Amino acid sequence: MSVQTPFRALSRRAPAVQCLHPRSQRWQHQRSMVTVVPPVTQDSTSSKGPTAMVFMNMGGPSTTDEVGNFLSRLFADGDLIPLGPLQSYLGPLISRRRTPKIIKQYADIGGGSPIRKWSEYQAEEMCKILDKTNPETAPHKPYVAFRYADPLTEEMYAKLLEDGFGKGKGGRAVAFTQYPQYSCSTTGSSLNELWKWRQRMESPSRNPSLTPAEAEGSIQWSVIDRWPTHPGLVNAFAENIEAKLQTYPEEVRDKVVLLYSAHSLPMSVVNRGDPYPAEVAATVWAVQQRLGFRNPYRLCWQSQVGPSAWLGAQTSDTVKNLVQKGQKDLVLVPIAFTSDHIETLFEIDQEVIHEANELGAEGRVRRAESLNGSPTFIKGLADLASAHLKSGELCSKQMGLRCPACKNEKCLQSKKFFSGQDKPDNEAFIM
Ligand SMILES: C=CC1=C(C)c2cc3[nH]c(cc4nc(cc5[nH]c(cc1n2)c(C)c5CCC(=O)O)C(CCC(=O)O)=C4C)c(C)c3C=C
Ligand code: FES
Ligand SMILES: [Fe+2]
Repeated sequence: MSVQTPFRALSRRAPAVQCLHPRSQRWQHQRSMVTVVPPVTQDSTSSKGPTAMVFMNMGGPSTTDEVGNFLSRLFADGDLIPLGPLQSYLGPLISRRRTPKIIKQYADIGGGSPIRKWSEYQAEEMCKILDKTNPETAPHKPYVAFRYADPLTEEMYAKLLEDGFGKGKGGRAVAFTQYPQYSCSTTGSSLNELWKWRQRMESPSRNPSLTPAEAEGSIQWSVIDRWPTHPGLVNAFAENIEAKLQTYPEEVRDKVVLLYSAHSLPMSVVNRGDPYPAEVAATVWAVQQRLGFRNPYRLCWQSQVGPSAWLGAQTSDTVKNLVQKGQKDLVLVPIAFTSDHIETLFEIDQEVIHEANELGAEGRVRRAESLNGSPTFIKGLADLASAHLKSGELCSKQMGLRCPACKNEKCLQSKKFFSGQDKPDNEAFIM
């Protein structure tokens, strides 16, 4: 069997038909993910490290000065906001118009997004745990790659090469999405970007300055592409919800309505077949199960942008409606993001809850803490990454399927690459 894959350390790859993983750890079962490779046999006497653990996320402006660049990159991303052939003209126009309003929002939450601080902290703490649980791939080195803010994907990639990965030396890197639920507009966009920079920096056809030895020893990538029902995630959410419920008098505690709130998607993306709504619902169900379904709950959607149709019901409408009907005890739970950001600190805390109080909610509409520095969450990240490293899997089985209405050539190419199916004999696997 050919071992000409870009993942040489993981190269004892089974043919595509033999891709189910034999392990029976619970989270792997729940995820029902593919294993494209059998587990790597670890040599107990020597480490296969270092291993780069790359946290991928959208990022946010750390200061108000960065808002303009953040928005211009965001509106230039056709995977997030497809503006067709007019993208390079309309993108800058819309982002420039939007910048003053968004600067004000970041100023109101303390002058910037805390996402970089939290991402760096979570990645570092996770790597410390992995060094203990997975000595065979140690040391684990934390990296952050943001899509629209520093450190950008290209910056992270350059640092990887500078730190001794690739360039003839190979080395293993795990692209670990920090969006628990997969959307082509979020994780898909980050993977497409990572694939683009991998081609530019490590593909001999795109980078003629590479020597054959350097091209041969490129970085071996694998991907953690979704984890909507991982027990570490579910427990961390449940703990924060329980803590918030404790702030209500005992006699009303079980009557508090839990309003899970996720960033919405345009209906055009939903109808394309994007997996995100189903995966968000899976997280909600798993958290509810863990909480014993003691409280009534709903899933609603926030942060719509622009005039097109978005998935509803909107969080702000739902809160207003319930408060007006007399249901004032509500806990909002941001369920699709793992740290605080403008949507929690501004939209929920300063807009939705403020509006509820104006309607007479008397401070009884509250928000569960974001996961941020939760030790349960960070331990969960480490458990997930540990199992991934030991499994030798390249990505989940879901990566083999594109959205039914996807016409994006980048999705096809990057999915082929990350699933190790970019060789002609395996072409049929990506659909
Ligand atoms: C899981 C989370 C997110 C999904 C899905 C998502 C889809 C999505 N977003 C836009 C447009 C914008 N999003 C903006 C900011 C923003 N988006 C998310 C998360 C998801 N977006 C976050 C966490 C943030 C804030 C970052 C931070 O502060 O840390 C913005 C910029 C702000 C604004 O102008 O309102 C836009 C625009 C689309 C179109 C979309 C789905 C296709
Ligand atoms: S848009 Fe979903 S796979 Fe391309
Ligand atoms: Fe967004």
